[in-house]
Amino acid sequence: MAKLFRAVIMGPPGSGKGTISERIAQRFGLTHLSSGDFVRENIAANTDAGVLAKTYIERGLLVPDHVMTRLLLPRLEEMTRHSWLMDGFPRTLAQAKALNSTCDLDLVISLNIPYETLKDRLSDRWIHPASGRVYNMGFNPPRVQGRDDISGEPLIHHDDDKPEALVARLRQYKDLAKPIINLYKSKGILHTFSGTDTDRIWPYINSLLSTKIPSTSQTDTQRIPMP
Ligand SMILES: Nc1nc2c(ncn2[C@@H]2O[C@H](COP(=O)(O)OP(=O)(O)O)[C@@H](O)[C@H]2O)c(=O)[nH]1
Ligand SMILES: Nc1ncnc2c1ncn2[C@@H]1O[C@H](COP(=O)(O)OP(=O)(O)O)[C@@H](O)[C@H]1O
Repeated sequence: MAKLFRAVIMGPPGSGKGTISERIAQRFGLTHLSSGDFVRENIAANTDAGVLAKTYIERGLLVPDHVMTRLLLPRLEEMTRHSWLMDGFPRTLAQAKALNSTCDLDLVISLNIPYETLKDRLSDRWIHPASGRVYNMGFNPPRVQGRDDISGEPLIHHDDDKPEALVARLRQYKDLAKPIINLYKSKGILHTFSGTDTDRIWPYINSLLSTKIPSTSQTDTQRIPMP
């Protein structure tokens, strides 16, 4: 069996992690894992961890490290047959250290996007909660306004995507990400991409990954919202 490829994508809210992860999943056949989707699914399924996580998310807080690691790490350990790309985890140094002791990452992508760009994008971000599909009224609008392309269900706008919440979220991201980025830099696996347009950053990510993993046909792709 080919060696598994394990990668993490980091970046502030609105930096395009979800959008780029989907492209990577399609092009290279990696399984796209999203910590946010996973938490939301646990909330919807009323699991113990989901009930606990909800009390934090409702207050606009991160879910505590021990809850996140207990939720995610066993799931990653089960991924013995698929290469994966993790979006949204680790968010703290403690999570990064826990991940480190579970697996060896091959690559970390860090997105560096100007504040004004983030603010504009998020004020226009619409989400289909059940699938995690994201839309942007300018960049990738849904076919029917306000409706998910596949299910036709209504799209929602997160309160914490509003500009007044964004400044605090960004500050928190910067503080928490710094030591994680330094850790991955020291391991020699960090690759940073800067810019205002996903379409301009994408070719660089694509060519980097092409040197690391063989591309695959679209039929191999999957997005696994973790159970
Ligand atoms: N205008 C514009 N919107 C983008 C671009 N890349 C992503 N988006 C949109 O910006 C929002 C944030 O992207 P997303 O992938 O959800 O970011 P994440 O929070 O890092 O996962 C979404 O509505 C995307 O559709 C871009 O290059 N230009
Ligand atoms: N790695 C993580 N550590 C702590 N909390 C997390 C993590 N991933 C997701 N969460 C929680 O789930 C929520 C939703 O995550 P996500 O979809 O990544 O959205 P966002 O970062 O845009 O809020 C976060 O706001 C946070 O409360």
